[in-house]
Amino acid sequence: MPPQFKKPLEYDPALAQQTLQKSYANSDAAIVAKKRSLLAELGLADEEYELEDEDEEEPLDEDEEPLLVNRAHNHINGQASLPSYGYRDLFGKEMESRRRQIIDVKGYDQYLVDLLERSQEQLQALRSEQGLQCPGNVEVIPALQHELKALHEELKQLRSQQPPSPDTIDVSRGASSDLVQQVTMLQRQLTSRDSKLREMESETARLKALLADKKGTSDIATRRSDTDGMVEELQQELAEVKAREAQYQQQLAKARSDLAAAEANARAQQAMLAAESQGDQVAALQRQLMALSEERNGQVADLEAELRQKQVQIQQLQSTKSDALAAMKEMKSRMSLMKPDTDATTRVQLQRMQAQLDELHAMREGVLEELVAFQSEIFSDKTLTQMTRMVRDREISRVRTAQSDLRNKLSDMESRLRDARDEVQAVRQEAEQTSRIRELEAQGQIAHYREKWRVEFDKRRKLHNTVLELKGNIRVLCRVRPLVDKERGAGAEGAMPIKCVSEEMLRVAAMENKAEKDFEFDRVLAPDEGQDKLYDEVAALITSVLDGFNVAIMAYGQTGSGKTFTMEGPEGNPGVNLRALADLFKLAEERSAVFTTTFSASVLEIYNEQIYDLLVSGAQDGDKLDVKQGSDGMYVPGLKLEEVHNMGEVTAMISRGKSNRSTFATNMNEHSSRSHLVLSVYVNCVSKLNGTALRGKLHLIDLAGSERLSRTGAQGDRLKEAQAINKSLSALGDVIQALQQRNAHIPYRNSKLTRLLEDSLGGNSKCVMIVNVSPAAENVSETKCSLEFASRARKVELGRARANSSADNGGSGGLTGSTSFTPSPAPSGRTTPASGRATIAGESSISRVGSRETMTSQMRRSSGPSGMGR
Ligand SMILES: Nc1ncnc2c1ncn2[C@@H]1O[C@H](COP(=O)(O)OP(=O)(O)OP(=O)(O)O)[C@@H](O)[C@H]1O
Repeated sequence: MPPQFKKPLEYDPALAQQTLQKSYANSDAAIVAKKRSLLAELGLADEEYELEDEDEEEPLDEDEEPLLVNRAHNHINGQASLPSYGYRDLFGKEMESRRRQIIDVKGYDQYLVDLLERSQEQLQALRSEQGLQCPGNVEVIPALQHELKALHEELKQLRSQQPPSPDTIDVSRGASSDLVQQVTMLQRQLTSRDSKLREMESETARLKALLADKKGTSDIATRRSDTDGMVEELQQELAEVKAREAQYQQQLAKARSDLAAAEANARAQQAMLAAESQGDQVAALQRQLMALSEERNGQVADLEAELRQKQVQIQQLQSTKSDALAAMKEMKSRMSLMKPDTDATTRVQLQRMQAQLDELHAMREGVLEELVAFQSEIFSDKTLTQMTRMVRDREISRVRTAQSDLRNKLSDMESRLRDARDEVQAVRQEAEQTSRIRELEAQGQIAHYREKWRVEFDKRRKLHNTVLELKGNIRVLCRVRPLVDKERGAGAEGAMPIKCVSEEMLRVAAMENKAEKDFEFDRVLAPDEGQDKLYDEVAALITSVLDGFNVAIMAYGQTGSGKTFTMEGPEGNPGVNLRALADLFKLAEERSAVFTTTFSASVLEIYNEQIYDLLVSGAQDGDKLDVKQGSDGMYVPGLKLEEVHNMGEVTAMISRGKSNRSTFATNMNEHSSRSHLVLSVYVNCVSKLNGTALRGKLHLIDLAGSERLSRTGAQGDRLKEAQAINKSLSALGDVIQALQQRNAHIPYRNSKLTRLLEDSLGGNSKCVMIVNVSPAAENVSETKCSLEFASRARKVELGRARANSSADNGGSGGLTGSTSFTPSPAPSGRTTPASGRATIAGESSISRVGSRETMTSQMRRSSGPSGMGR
């Protein structure tokens, strides 16, 4: 149930004043009681923290103004002093001082605001607490409300008025500054006291340590000196401790006095606050004071605890000091007893200790040595192994790292190598392609040049043949030898009947009732013309041999006319044979790019119409050979053919043949050969272009002397030889005549010589007859016979020659065509112009006879036996 208030009464200021004072009195009593209880709890004696007894509350005098009225009045009047409340202050002037301080700090406005708020709180508290408990408060409340209202009014007025005077503020500031200084000083004292306490603690610890050190000393001499020092130190420390104790006591007293002052200040503040707050503010001040008191009490308690601790420590130090003094006394007494033999004992002890020390050193050295030995042992065994292993591991690691690096490098190098190989491969392929292209181009060029060469070769051959044909297939050269020694004499040269009129004409002077006569030949070589000049005339035929033609070069003339000189030549001045063979080898070498050429040769002798192989030594009549016609032309079965590759082999072969040659001295010429010497060279040229084979044959013939039988005077075997020789030469004449007359039958078989030369005198061959004559007058008759015989031979037209070619199928004389080889020689008796003519395309038979006389007419005109004018 809510309290039932009485009906509000009329405001009675006296009653309100009494009620308020009563409330203040109650409050003050409660505060004092509280303070006493707090002091009791703090253990402070009442005499030390004596609370000031408030004056007995006295009732207001009749003439005193009411509180509120006076206060408002004072403010309004703008008095320099703070307004008085009109009733007796609880703390008198201190309250006033405190109030001034608060105003100085907070300002008068704020002071009033705080005062107003506290008044409202007190009013509220009165309403809620005291009001309910005290029925009289009900009547007070309106008065308080009124007072509060007055306060508001006062506040407004104060705010509208001027601020407090500087003097008032200075006074307040001074009071505040004193209080702050007091607090600061108190704090300093506390701090100083703390630091001193800490110093005492450290000093105590140091003393303990010193005491422990002193207790641990065993050496007597040191202990004695230490003891003396320690006693002195302890005495000093004791003095210091005593001084500190006195100091601490002073500090403690000072702290107590400070505390008392602080308590007094607190009480003053409390009284001031109580006065200022008009009783309602006392509670707040009390709370502050309580808090401050608690804080101070805590500090005091801490100080007291520390003080007690220090006192205990001091007591401990004092006991320690007394113990030390006692020990010192004991030690002194002992020392006094031990004094007579102290030095000796000390020396003995020192010696003993030195011995012990030496022993200890020795033991230490031994232990060190053992340790070193042990370490070395460990180092040498285990540690060494471990270090070795570590080194090895480190080395392995390093090697592995290096190996890894090398692998990386190797990999890098391999990749570079691969790239390089690829590049090399590419370059190589490119080079191969280029090389192949160049090779193809070269092959094309080679083929081109070969074809060109072949065309040129064919042209050359054609022209060569044309030249030869123009010159005549039987070319007749006349060579006049110089006089030999036995022919020389007084006027012999001037009386020579033979004169070389020109290169083609020879004139025989009139002799023996016969008129001068000119003989025309393809070439007349004067006596002063050497072997080379002669060979130049036949060299073209040598080329024809390599072209596949059959060529015969024969030397005709009377004995001693120079046949052997012309064909063989003396040493150092070779004749046609060696020159021709040298030329063959040379030409074969020049053609080696196109032709593969092989040479073989034979040397035979026709003596008395018998054929002897001069490469076979000691040939007998039973070894007589015969001439036959084979698929490759005329050949001598059983005749030895020797392959020759160079001039050395040829020379050796010829020398061998010559040694086997039958020579007989005659009365005409002691060296006159009575047989026909035939050196045959067989040439086989195979074309590298198309395999075509060209087979040529060269007969180099040194005919036997052609002198007439009547002049030789031969008898018996010599006559028989002469007859045989004459027969063969006559047969040669007959063949030439038949060829000249273009007879259907050519009498090749009439002699071994003509039979052997059958394929070299026909239309497929080329022949050169070199008629050798002596310039001597004594031989003029024989010379004329020889010239006439040669002249007839020159008139023979053999027709166009035809090469023996495997490509020649009876028509083509070129290098191309069929590969089948057809023997070149035509059947006997069929060497007609039609069959014997070379069939080079586009060529026609070219007559070289012109104005020449036919062989028949020439031979008919010639004198001599057997149709050859002999
Ligand atoms: N052109 C020449 N120059 C110099 N001397 C020559 C010439 N021709 C021949 N003679 C010399 O004439 C002599 C006879 O020559 P050669 O022996 O060659 O005659 P031949 O006709 O061969 O005789 P044979 O029929 O007896 O063999 C030799 O001493 C030779 O040196």
